[in-house]
Amino acid sequence: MPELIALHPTPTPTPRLPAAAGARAFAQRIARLAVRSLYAELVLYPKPGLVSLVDNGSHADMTAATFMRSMFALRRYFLDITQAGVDDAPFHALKRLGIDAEARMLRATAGINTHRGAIFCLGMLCAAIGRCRARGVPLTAAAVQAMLLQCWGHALGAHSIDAGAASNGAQARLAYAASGAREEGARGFPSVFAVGLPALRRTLAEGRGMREARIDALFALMAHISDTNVYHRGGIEGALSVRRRARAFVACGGTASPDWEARALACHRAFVASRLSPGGAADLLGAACLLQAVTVN
Ligand SMILES: CC(C)(COP(=O)(O)OP(=O)(O)OC[C@H]1O[C@@H](n2cnc3c(N)ncnc32)[C@H](O[C@H]2O[C@H](COP(=O)(O)OP(=O)(O)OP(=O)(O)O)[C@@H](O)[C@H]2O)[C@@H]1O)[C@@H](O)C(=O)NCCC(=O)NCCS
Ligand SMILES: Nc1ncnc2[nH]cnc12
Repeated sequence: MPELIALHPTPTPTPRLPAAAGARAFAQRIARLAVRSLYAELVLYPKPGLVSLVDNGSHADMTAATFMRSMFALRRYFLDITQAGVDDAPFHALKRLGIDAEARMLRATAGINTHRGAIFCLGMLCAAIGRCRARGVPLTAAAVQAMLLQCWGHALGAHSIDAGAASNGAQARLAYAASGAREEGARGFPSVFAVGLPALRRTLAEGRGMREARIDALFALMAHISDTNVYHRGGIEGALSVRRRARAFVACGGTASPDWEARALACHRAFVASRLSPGGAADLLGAACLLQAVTVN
């Protein structure tokens, strides 16, 4: 997969596509950008408790290779769900694609959940981006979010109160009143649009690089979201500790601080010692990277 070679790819924004590019070529391009965004998240380091090319963070059962296999298995899904958005598919059709993608991910990883949150979040964003394209709406972040809520907001609301399987997320919601991925979706992924993406753009606007921008976005997300993966592994104490440490990193200026790398590394070591893993924030970072690559503002 040659487009996955660059460590910190900065894909061309879609508005620069030739006007004659058809919907299929558009969907293929969005699918490539979705996989690249997941790759950008994977290779980012240091990410507290998370798997990267450097180490496996707090995880005993997954490595970077597990994530790579998962990404390869999801290429077709991102193409299909973008196309489904172009075709104005109803939510039940998107849900079918999501369920099939989860099954492919689990086959590719021998049963390990690498990207369930990403399948949901980036998948819905791909559909909304496809819908914008079909309606000739310029690809701004605000337009993508508005399209998502306009087309599938009602169904996403119903999905958020659907009990679903006895997942780790469902248990965290019951035990700690944690909100998690379903509520994020029902509200149009506000953490991606109002926290992750603005943090990415702010750091870039301040003249720092893509790596720094992604680190700042990840910490901003960790400081803000209700990550059911963190609740599942660390309970209320773990969730408070993740939020406290992330807020401290942000309050010190994030990557504007000269010693940010040492701070991020100390946080990584502390999370590994407590087995904490902010997997939900990692997925939302992937989503913010996709929007950064696709949207004009
Ligand atoms: C709506 C679904 C995402 C299902 O959600 P639910 O909460 O019911 O179920 P979970 O299986 O827990 O999946 C939620 C995943 O979402 C990520 N996440 C957590 N918090 C948030 C948040 N605040 N915002 C967004 N995303 C969030 C998180 O993904 C990461 O965690 C993974 C590891 O989790 P886990 O399996 O618990 O693994 P371990 O810690 O290793 O636990 P053990 O193995 O030790 O027990 C990590 O890889 C990240 O991906 C949660 O996993 C959605 O799945 C759904 O509805 N599916 C059906 C298909 C569908 O309808 N799709 C809609 C159209 S696309
Ligand atoms: N890099 C990562 N490590 C652990 N869990 C994750 N979920 C999504 N990305 C992840």
